[in-house]
Amino acid sequence: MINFSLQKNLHTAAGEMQLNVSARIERGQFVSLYGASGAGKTSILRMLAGFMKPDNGFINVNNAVWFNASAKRNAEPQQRRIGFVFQDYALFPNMNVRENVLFALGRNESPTIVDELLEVTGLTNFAGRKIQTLSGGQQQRVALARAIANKPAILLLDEPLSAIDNEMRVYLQDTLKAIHQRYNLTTILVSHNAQEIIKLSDVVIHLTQGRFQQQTTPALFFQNGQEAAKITGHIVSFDEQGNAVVLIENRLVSIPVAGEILTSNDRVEINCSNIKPAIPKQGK
Ligand SMILES: Nc1ncnc2c1ncn2[C@@H]1O[C@H](COP(=O)(O)OP(=O)(O)OP(=O)(O)O)[C@@H](O)[C@H]1O
Repeated sequence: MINFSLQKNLHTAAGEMQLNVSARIERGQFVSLYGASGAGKTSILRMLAGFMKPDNGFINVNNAVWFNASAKRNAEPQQRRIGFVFQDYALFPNMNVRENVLFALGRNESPTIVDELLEVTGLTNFAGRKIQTLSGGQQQRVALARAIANKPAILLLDEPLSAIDNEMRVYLQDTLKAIHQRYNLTTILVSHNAQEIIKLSDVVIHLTQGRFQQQTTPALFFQNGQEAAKITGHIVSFDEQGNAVVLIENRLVSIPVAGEILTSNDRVEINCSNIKPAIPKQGK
């Protein structure tokens, strides 16, 4: 179990911001940190990892004290059992895939785990390939395999999939989930993506301005008190009935206009509670 209380004065563009958060995370949980840009999500991960020193507070992980301000205890990052994946994780470009994962292995670990990790992340056929020859999605799979090679007590993921195209993103979400379950990891993911959070996490923590507002299940968080889903588009023209013809992605959709004065080229938001959407299955 992870139990932490962290206080840190952050210097933001808008001035000082006092980050003050506490949480208990059960072993095996998948937790997502959700919040606006600048709310302090990355800072929390960096404090857990030992890359940023809190002003006050404590971090206890499975009976070990990683940080305690009053006891002046501050374990080095390498003493903390963490795996970290960033949006742009720095892999060693001159090493191949297998060597990159092998490099992260603890001294007493058997290299057979590397083959297992390459298999779980779908990289077996890429084992001998140099990093530069891989796509962004494949590189993130290497980063993931590397982050868990050392059997971390916590896997910290800072928007690892945000730079990846949609199809690969869905595939990587499945890989992440499989890895989390297979290695019984405790995972903390920073994400702005509701679909990703709902798919992956047991718990979502909402952070605004350095404070935890809510810790709940994704289903409750994204339903309760949330507005109806909205999609955006641009008005292209108006049809004979006076409906706005709106370009939504690559489709033209005719939508009744309710009173407001709108003209062509206006960017509009379509509130989905006002239309009756059909939801034919598109596949997985
Ligand atoms: N070492 C530091 N000391 C003081 N303030 C810092 C430090 N590092 C970052 N900050 C500030 O803390 C604020 C919060 O940044 P942080 O990266 O944690 O937010 P975030 O929620 O992860 O945002 P984003 O979603 O844009 O990545 C920023 O304004 C940043 O400038």
